[in-house]
Amino acid sequence: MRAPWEGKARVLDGKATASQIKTELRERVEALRARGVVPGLGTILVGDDPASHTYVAGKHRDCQEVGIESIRVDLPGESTEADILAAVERLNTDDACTGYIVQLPLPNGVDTNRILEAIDPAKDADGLHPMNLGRLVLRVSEEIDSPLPCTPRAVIELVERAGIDLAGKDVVVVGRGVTVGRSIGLLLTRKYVNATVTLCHTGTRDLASKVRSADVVVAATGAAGIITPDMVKPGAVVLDVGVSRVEVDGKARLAGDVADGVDEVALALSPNPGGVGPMTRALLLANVVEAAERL
Ligand SMILES: Nc1nc2c(c(=O)[nH]1)N[C@@H](CN(C=O)c1ccc(C(=O)N[C@@H](CCC(=O)O)C(=O)O)cc1)CN2
Repeated sequence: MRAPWEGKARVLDGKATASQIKTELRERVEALRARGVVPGLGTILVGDDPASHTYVAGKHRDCQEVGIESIRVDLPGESTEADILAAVERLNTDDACTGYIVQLPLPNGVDTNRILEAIDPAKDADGLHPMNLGRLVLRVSEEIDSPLPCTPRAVIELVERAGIDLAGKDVVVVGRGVTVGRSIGLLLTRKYVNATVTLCHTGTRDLASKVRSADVVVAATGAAGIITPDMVKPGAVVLDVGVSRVEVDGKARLAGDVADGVDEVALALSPNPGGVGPMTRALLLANVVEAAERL
């Protein structure tokens, strides 16, 4: 008899799910506008990294799609920490901006934590201000009425909206970056999700056996193809979050952390691109709408 996961993994379609979330948000934005609240997303982009420019342009397009106003602040690559802090202060005090992000990474030499700490926590659309991360640490079972980090939220929404229950599951997270790895465990272990989490990183001994023990794998390292089919338990759910640029036949292309062939072993797999990325963008909009609803 065939096991239920034999054959190709089910695709966790981030584009389709994000589009559904945006439809829901459009209605909430209309309701906000009807009571005189106009949500506005601000972005601060420093320098001319082409990928960052693409991501920021995408955020403004998304805003237009759901009826959120957008405010764009672009600073030259030579900007000092003081210049960036001044832009942060401008958005902190701009009433038209109800939430905003500072696009990462910032240029070398700029203290990213200092910039993130200067953001008004109530306007922190990325959920990366220490006060908002701290609330996530402190509130295990209560409602959290402050912004949550977008990519961890995106992973959970993508899995749950596919009807996959995370309660009681063993989740192995690979990668300890601030935007995903370090915070996703806090969300997954909250009482309403109730998963058990192991956080692995470059210092982890025998990564393969840790990953092989997982019901759910969240791969967020940025090392192309690090998760190979032999490392995945048959029937596991795999979220491919990390992105890197690789060269294939002399052409640059995006690659995820998950190697070819994992779709032959996993029960469900998020593609990359087309999985967690579009969901992250949709959950950023959700953070903006929720912040405006709290006004
Ligand atoms: N302030 C922040 N900076 C950065 C974040 C973040 O969440 N907040 N995350 C990344 C970049 N990022 C959003 O800013 C982001 C990257 C990629 C995608 C996405 O949808 N990717 C597509 C593929 C895109 C392509 O083809 O080029 C996909 O996965 O399908 C969304 C958001 C670092 N900085």
